[in-house]
This record gives sequence, C-alpha cells and structure tokens, in this order.
Amino acid sequence: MHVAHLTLHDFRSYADLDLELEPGATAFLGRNGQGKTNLVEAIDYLSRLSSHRVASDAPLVRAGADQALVRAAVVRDGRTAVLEVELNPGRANRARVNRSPLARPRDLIGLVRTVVFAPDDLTLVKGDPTDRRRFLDDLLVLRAPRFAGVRSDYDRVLRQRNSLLKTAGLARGSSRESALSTLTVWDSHLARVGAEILGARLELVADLRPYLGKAYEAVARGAGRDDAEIDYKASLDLDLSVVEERGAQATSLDTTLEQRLLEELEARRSDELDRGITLVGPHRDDLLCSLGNGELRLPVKGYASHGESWSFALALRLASYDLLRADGDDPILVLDDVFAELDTGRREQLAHLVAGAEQVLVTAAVAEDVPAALRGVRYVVSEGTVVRDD
Ligand SMILES: Nc1ncnc2c1ncn2[C@@H]1O[C@H](COP(=O)(O)OP(=O)(O)OP(=O)(O)O)[C@@H](O)[C@H]1O
Repeated sequence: MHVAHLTLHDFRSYADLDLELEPGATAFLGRNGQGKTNLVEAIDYLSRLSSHRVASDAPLVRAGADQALVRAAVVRDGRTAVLEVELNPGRANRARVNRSPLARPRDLIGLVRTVVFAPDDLTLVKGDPTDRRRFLDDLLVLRAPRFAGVRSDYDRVLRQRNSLLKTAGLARGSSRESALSTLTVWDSHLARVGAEILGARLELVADLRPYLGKAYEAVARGAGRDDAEIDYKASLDLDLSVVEERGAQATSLDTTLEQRLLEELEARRSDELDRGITLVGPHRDDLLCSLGNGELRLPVKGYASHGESWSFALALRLASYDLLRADGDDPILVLDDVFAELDTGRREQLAHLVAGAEQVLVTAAVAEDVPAALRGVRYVVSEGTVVRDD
C-alpha cells in the first residue's frame, strides 16, 4: 500500500498542507525543527490513531487551533480509499472513509498500516516493560484491528477492579463482604479479557520469533540467525507448550489461560487487597529480549552494548515489517531520523533491506546521511513549507 496524497489542516506546525506522494522512496530533508517528523507522524496517526511521539492528542493540534484534520488517499491493490480523521482534544474524534462517517474512529484502524523506525526505538530494548507491551499490542492491533477494542476493554476493567480493590482493602464488616463479592465479578471480566490479550500476545511472539532471528542476522555484522531471541514473560507461570503446539485452537487456549488467570487472582487476593492494585494479568507482563547462543545468553537490557541494543531494536521493527508483509500486505515504512544514529555500514544494510518496500518515507536533517538506495523523490522541508527538490 502507499499514500498518494496527504492533506493536513492545523496538524502540529502545519496550518494547511497538500502533498502528492509516490510509491517507492521519498526523503524529507531539512534543518532541525522544520516539520519533517510532523509529516510522517500524521500518516502514522491514521494507522493507529495514536502518535509514536506523544500519548495524548492535544500536542498534535496546531497551537491556537481547536481541531486538526489529517486526510490521506491510500492506494491498496490498485484501489484508492480516502481516510480522514478529525482530532478534537477533549471531545470525541471523528473519522470518515470516502467521506462517509464511521460509527467509531477506531474502525479506521487497519485501513492503512505503517511500521515506524525512530530514534526512540532504543527504549524497546532499554526502556520499561510498558514500552515492550506497547510494541506487542500495537503490532497486534495492526494485524487484527479488533484488538484495539479488546485492549480498551481491558484497560477499563483494570481501572474498575483497582478502584474496587482499594475500597475493599479499607472496608470492614458487611461493606467488605459486599466489595469482595463484587470483586469476584470483576475477576471473571479481567480473566476473560486478559486471557484474550495474553493468548494473542503469546501467538504473536511465536510468529515474530523466526523473523527476528533473520532480521538481527541482517543488521548486526557477524551475528548468526540464533543470536537474537524473544520470550514472553507472563505475570504467572504458564505451560507454554500449549501455545507452542500451534494446532491448539485459539478458543481452547483462551479458556486455559482464563482458568489460570482466575486461579492466580485467587491465590494473590490478600496481596492485592493490601496493595490496592491488580498484580496478575497482561498489564504486568514483559517481552524478554536476549542475545547470545548456547550457554552464554544474556538479556539485552543491562548487558548489551549500545550498537547491539540498536541492532536489536532495528531487528524488532524489521521483523514486524516482515511479519505484516507475510500476512499479505505491504505496510508503509517510515524511517524517522534514524540514519543519524547509525554507522555507515548499518545505514547501507538497513537501506538494502527496506528498499523493495512499496513506499518508504525517510526524514533526515543531513541529506548525506540517507543512503543512495533511499534517495528517491526528495522534498525540502523548511518552516512548514514542503517543496519538491528535483
Ligand atoms: N501543536 C503544535 N503547534 C505548533 N507547532 C508545533 C506543534 N507541535 C510541534 N510544533 C513545532 O514543530 C516543530 C517540530 O517539527 P518536527 O518534529 O517535525 O521537526 P523535524 O523537522 O523532524 O526536526 P528534527 O530534524 O529535529 O527531528 C517544532 O518547531 C515545534 O515547535
């Protein structure tokens, strides 16, 4: 797929912008702070309805304006769809496809898919578990958009359950009894939705694993296919052979996981009441990233060198891209300011690996940092204007 036309209105630093885009590589060049990342962020926003840079929508609306608009003509298998989202911080956003309003903005998710490489990707391996959980869930949603709904259901159940745990922990006598019986109801909600997320993440990690080994071998010189490894670390003991047996039906896997979550919630009840938070569930899990082979396998976080950590983060993104491609769709690749972070060898290697993508959008402050294979169409971005440089 590729974006053929992008329109922005009051998005970030852009009051109004209309831009034709082509398949293949396009580089946005210009000094720091001129609006290069703002452009690719807009396309990424359409893909996931969130930004790779900020957690809320408010900073995406141009200072002084009260709403922003992002519209893109997306070409997929020769057919064009016009996707549009109106950002209204503090109020409901609105989305349209071919000018028809969607019942919920999140119905837009999945119609355009992006994989973004950005300097912040180092946090995938060096940051908190939250960063890795977000990585997994974002990829999950790109592969199966209905997970956007499952994830928001889980967040809601978790908030309600935590607030009930606090109330029950402080209550005495009959009000404690009543809070505890309501808690049982929330246990079953949490276990049901949590099992769905857990099962999907476990399968995702199993699907991603072979692509990760291949990608790490490609980006880290001298590395082998078995050097990079990912393992899902759940907040409870699981018999992972259930998942490894890919023949297992998703529904039976979810039932097994739901049962395990319920048992664990029961076992940790008094701890949870003391602390007033939910200690079991996919919100407590992590993705373990490790390097090495044979007996010497070490976690990336805390052990790997800066270069190895970067290669691992790049490999995670490349593996996501390959996995989405294997699902039968060619996502739009965004390389936001990454070349300045890489040595010449890694730049060329990365360019070689992604040059065949249907559309690659690159941003860079220094034109020479962009490898020749990705120089394609060039735009100069300066003070909010985007001018083609032929
Ligand atoms: N909501 C907003 N309203 C107005 N201006 C904004 C808003 N958000 C960001 N900006 C401005 O956009 C500019 C940053 O743009 P962007 O991040 O795209 O820069 P860039 O060209 O990618 O720079 P670099 O090369 O440093 O990454 C900053 O000058 C910032 O002040």
